[in-house]
Amino acid sequence: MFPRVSWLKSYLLHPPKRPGVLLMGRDRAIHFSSSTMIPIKLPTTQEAHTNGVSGSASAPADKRRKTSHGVRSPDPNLSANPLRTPHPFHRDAEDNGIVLRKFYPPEMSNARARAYNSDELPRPIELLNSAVTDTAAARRTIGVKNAVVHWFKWDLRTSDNRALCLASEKARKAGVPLIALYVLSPQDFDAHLTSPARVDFMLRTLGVLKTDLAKLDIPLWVEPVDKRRDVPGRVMELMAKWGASHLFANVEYEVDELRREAKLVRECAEKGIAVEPVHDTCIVPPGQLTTNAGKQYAVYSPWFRSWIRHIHENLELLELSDPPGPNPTSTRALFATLFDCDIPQAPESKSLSVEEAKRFRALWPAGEHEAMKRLGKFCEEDVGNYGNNRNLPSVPGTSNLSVHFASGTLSTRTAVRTARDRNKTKRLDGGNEGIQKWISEIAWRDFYKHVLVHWPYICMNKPFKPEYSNIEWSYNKEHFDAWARGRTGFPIVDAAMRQLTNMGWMHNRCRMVVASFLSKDLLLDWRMGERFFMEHLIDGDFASNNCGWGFAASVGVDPQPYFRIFNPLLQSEKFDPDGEYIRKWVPELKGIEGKAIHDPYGRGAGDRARKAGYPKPIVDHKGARARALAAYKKGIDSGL
Ligand SMILES: Cc1cc2nc3c(=O)[nH]c(=O)nc-3n(C[C@H](O)[C@H](O)[C@H](O)COP(=O)(O)OP(=O)(O)OC[C@H]3O[C@@H](n4cnc5c(N)ncnc54)[C@H](O)[C@@H]3O)c2cc1C
Repeated sequence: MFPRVSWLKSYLLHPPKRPGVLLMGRDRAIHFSSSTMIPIKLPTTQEAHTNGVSGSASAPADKRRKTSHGVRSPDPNLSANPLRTPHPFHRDAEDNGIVLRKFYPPEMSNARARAYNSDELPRPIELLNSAVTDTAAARRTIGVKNAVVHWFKWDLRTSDNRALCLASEKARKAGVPLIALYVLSPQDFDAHLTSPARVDFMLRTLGVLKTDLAKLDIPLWVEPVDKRRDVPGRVMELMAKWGASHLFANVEYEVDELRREAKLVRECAEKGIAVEPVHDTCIVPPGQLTTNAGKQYAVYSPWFRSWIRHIHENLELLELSDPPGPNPTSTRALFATLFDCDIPQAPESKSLSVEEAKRFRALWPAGEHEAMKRLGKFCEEDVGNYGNNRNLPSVPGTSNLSVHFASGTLSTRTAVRTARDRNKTKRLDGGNEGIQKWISEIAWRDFYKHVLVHWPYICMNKPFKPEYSNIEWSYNKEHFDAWARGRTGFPIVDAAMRQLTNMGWMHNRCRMVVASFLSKDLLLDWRMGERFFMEHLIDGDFASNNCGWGFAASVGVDPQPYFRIFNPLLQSEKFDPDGEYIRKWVPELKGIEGKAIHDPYGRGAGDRARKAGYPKPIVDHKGARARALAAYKKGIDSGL
């Protein structure tokens, strides 16, 4: 019933291995070596803004930046300290809704991004690791009081949930109740661009979770907190109110979340509350895989070989943790009000229309039981053919499980274990090819989270390769709207975009095609596409989405080289040869037969397409390709 301890070592956070800089609060930093800590002063966010904005946001600079595409020049008035200065083109990102200034500072300079790579700036994971290390002794002395709390985030399941399992064990050993908490912050949804479909899926899942936990006499308390900065304080208040001494939570690897957790660990320790962050969402926790030279991998293939090897050598990584045990029956009397908690409605900015709600509920039934059903069916019927079918958007050949991984209604451990156990070998890289391929796709998810942790500036609107910030993107609104509405005149692109807005999901092949089209054929800032995806995907996951865009736009980790530009027509002919996918999502083209479906205006079906209201192509691929090659080269060579 309760966890075998073998996986614990890997999943509880470890202290940082190397010297670096530890940021304290907003403006103080501590350099730490193995033995010393010397406080130094770093700029406050305000100072950084002032330095950058006073130099760059003056009228002449703005005028210069607003010049037409291709003649923009960096602002010469910027502060001399490159770590404090925003990127010269930071205004483009703000004016086009990429950097949300309500929540975040201006786009940083390339020098600042590189300072993370050279260990001059601390990575957020290091802040959390240090907080855990520094408070370890204090936390050990904290005895269990009236209750133990598990804080649910995007880990909305009871089975194989590392932190929940540990929380349950802690409570059981002490004979006190386990309380489940979910904090709903509308500002967090806004700051993270969480789509309404995803919020709806999460709320429906909370309903399932509440019912399941209630059967174990475990209350699920959902606490709405308007402002995101108030979340840690409110969590501490609730802990105090419930007389709870221990707070367990699975680690989220985005920058804000790591920093928030680090702060919470320290502040709680001072108040006699032990916060226990646990690795859960990756099969191999970030930071555990390094090259022979001790570096993080920046290329998938060697990383994947290392991932496989590491799991084979540490099979406990695939051990599933047990669901929580029941609470003492007295819990219902002790915490009666907590059992009466209603699942709230979605905040207004994230609510769905009645029609949308109906559609998404039918398409994506919520909760972990549905996830297990879908996993079982996929492994039973489809995984064997996955290698052949996975690239064909008209064939339901993929698992459709991303929504469950993103919401945490299914753990990737469970998925990999289930697939492996259907194979004739226990090796992850042997036996059935479909199973091997599927496991290798799930591994991409881990890979991208490892990348996020080590290169945290990708979470701050910078590309993995900072020099790609210098490409002079277009911000052509008509082009962006045509792309978003599925009206580009490129049938495969339009079909895919309409699938996204209809289902909240898009086939992986098509995600690559539309991302390449936006960033290369239209030369639009790839971050506008990244944002649109997050705002519409039901499976929106920061690392997978950002790195997927980075791959297709050639600005990310292990990307498609920038000079390899997808030809949408060839992609269409290769992956939707009979045009079935196009006909499904672009009904105006239903009546167009044969190969003309891929390019009606270029293949003699222009009259029919026009009559049916289908637009002409908004760009010429050949010309657009040449323009993209030139712009990428110029940006990379600019030396900013
Ligand atoms: C531009 C772009 C944006 C993307 N945005 C997201 C996103 O926000 N959330 C998301 O979960 N995936 C994203 N992906 C990855 C991938 O497209 C989806 O995971 C996949 O289409 C989900 O369908 P499925 O569950 O049927 O996948 P399957 O083919 O059944 O694969 C199984 C699982 O493996 C993982 N996986 C597969 N391919 C990838 C990949 N390329 N990168 C990372 N993980 C992968 C997913 O968790 C997926 O559920 C993006 C890819 C691109 C190119």
